[in-house]
Amino acid sequence: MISVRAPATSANLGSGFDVFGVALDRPADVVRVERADETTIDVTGAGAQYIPEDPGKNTAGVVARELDAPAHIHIDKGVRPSSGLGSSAASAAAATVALADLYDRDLTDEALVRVAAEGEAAVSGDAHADNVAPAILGGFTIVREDGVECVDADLALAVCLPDIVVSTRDARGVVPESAAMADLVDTVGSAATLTLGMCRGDPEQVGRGVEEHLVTPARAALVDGYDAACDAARAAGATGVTVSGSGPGVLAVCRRADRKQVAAALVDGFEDAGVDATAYPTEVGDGATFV
Ligand SMILES: Nc1ncnc2c1ncn2[C@@H]1O[C@H](COP(=O)(O)OP(=O)(O)O)[C@@H](O)[C@H]1O
Ligand SMILES: N[C@@H](CCOP(=O)(O)O)C(=O)O
Repeated sequence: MISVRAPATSANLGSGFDVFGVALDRPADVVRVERADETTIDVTGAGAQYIPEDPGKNTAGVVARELDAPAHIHIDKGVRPSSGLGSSAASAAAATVALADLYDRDLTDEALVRVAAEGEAAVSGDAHADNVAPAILGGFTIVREDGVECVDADLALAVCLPDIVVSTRDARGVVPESAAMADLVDTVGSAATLTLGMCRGDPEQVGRGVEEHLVTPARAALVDGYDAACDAARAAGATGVTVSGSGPGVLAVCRRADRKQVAAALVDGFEDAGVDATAYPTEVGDGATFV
């Protein structure tokens, strides 16, 4: 029997839609696999009642099919589904690493990421790899058609989960189909600044680099209280705030000393707008690990 823990992740980071992602220090899914003649799945933990146990509809089951690695798969969910924290990706990533090991498949990091992304495609409609890459590799990741880059970044964060449900599939439907050149120039500038900041461990640069005016405003419109939460977080010291993944989660970049007050301010901002929320301080963390 093999057990693997894979963390929650925050994708996009504003300026890197479908490209950037970070592994979060917590929470995480734990996936346990045992060889079987055919794949079966059971799920416990956060939001388990909303997660299909049909292997064709569960990201971990799709991964088992892609790897031709039938197994009994137990998923203990730490990452709440439809939160914008890569819940479906955490299971896909952990299942990929666990099943590759169980069946002695010698896959490169990049191949592991591609397999896990097929699991994501089954639920979001697109094989976007910006959650599964950091869930497997850890740190800050950059995903492109031709490969995956990973930086072992040191960065403090605060994450807030408003009591709203937004599915990734629905949130992909509001992304604009085209963009003006001025907006593209602005986004490239932010993405470059963010990447430098990740390499330097500089929260000011990363905070400036999450600013983006193409995808984020469309996503933010699905999250009641988003503007109030951002204003409160910035007033408490956040260097940048954006939608986490497809939302409704919100990610704030901050200096280490400010993490707790920024998390509290995000909750206060949502509550002032009449939306219940929870938040916690965290940081960029590791990828999938055997447990
Ligand atoms: N193993 C899994 N873990 C979480 N969600 C899953 C899993 N397999 C399938 N799903 C489905 O994926 C959807 C959640 O994924 P998504 O909307 O991308 O949320 P998140 O942003 O948390 O990843 C839900 O409809 C859920 O039922
Ligand atoms: N790039 C994707 C990321 C979705 O992240 P999730 O955590 O909401 O699943 C997108 O923005 O659609």
